[in-house]
Amino acid sequence: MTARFQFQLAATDGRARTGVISTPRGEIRTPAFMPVGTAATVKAMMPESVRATGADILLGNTYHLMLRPTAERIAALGGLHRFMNWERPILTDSGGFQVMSLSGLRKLTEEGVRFSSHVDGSKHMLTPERSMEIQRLLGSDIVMCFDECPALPATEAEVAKSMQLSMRWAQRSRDAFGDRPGHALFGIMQGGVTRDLREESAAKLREIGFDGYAVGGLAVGEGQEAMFGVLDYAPGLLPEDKPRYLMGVGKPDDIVGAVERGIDMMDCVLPSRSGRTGQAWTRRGAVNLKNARHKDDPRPLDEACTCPACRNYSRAYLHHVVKADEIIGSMLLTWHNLHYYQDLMQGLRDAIAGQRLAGFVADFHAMRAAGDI
Ligand SMILES: CO[C@@H]1O[C@H](CNc2nc3cc4c(=O)[nH]c(N)nc4cc3[nH]2)[C@H]2OC(C)(C)O[C@@H]12
Ligand SMILES: [Zn+2]
Repeated sequence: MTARFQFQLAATDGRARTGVISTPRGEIRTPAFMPVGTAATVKAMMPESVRATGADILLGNTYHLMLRPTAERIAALGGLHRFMNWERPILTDSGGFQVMSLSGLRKLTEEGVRFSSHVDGSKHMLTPERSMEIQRLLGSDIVMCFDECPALPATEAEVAKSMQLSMRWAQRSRDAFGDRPGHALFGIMQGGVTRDLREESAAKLREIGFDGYAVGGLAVGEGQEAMFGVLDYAPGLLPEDKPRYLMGVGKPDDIVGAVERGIDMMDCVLPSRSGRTGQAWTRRGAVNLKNARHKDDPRPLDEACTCPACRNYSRAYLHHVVKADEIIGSMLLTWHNLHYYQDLMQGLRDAIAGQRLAGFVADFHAMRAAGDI
């Protein structure tokens, strides 16, 4: 077990890469998908079940945990890993994005963001320094810089101003993080969909120097075409020997396209959130278990899937428990969706290692076009 954080590239295929991130709490196989465990739980899943789906790392959120139960309480109880019974790596987002997307009344200044809690309306302040302190109290293995993700629509001038603030906050995050062997600090590239702003942001982050680099400011409603347009050049602006993390992505076809373009890590609420609404993601496309067509269907959701939902239950049963809003419906569909996402990542890793990514991607799209799901 290494006491350090290091990224070892194993193979490439075109711009895609596969490798391993070694951390004191275990290894992360890349390309990696991180299930989202916002409030110290991956909703509807026991931690051992999350591990059984194939996840090496999960995501936590500074914003939610600082409000409830507070970072100080989690630290006093032994840190986030002990608190939620997940001893493998955890990456925590830094809070700024969630403030902008979730909190009420907020005031943005050079210092940071003042906001009121969406939980109880209490007043809070997040700064780069406070975000670093919270993520240290949580004990997360991969810490994200405190940044600002501009809401769309935004003019290029607004995106530039926001990106430059985020770069000043990146320096403050780096300074406040200090020297923490075995823990990593990731910078976050901003710049919207404007190439020269993305280039300015990447240059600044490389000058400061980080253990990994995220592409932020995407998956905020710009659409897949615009997102891929940025990913056609943005990952290449980042150091080749460090992990590249695309935040908040995404649907299965977003993930495949991002890996083809050189992304190593992703996270998204989609598989877990949609599992709770009766939506299953399969290799043949999306299946809505609320649809009456499943009422008498004795077949499994996907006969090729080895997850508990597909091994032990029929579509008719899944339809029944989803329609009846039974808790097991969320459990089984969340498990299946996370299992499918991890199967997709394993397929991508194997294809890159075998120099056959183009064929894998062609089969991926052909399966979804075939219909009959
Ligand atoms: C499909 O899920 C919806 O889309 C959002 C995911 N998209 C996303 N883009 C992100 C960008 C950043 C960023 O620039 N910086 C930091 N620090 N974190 C970020 C986190 C991000 N997540 C989810 O967020 C909501 C809840 C709005 O809907 C979900
Ligand atoms: Zn399954």
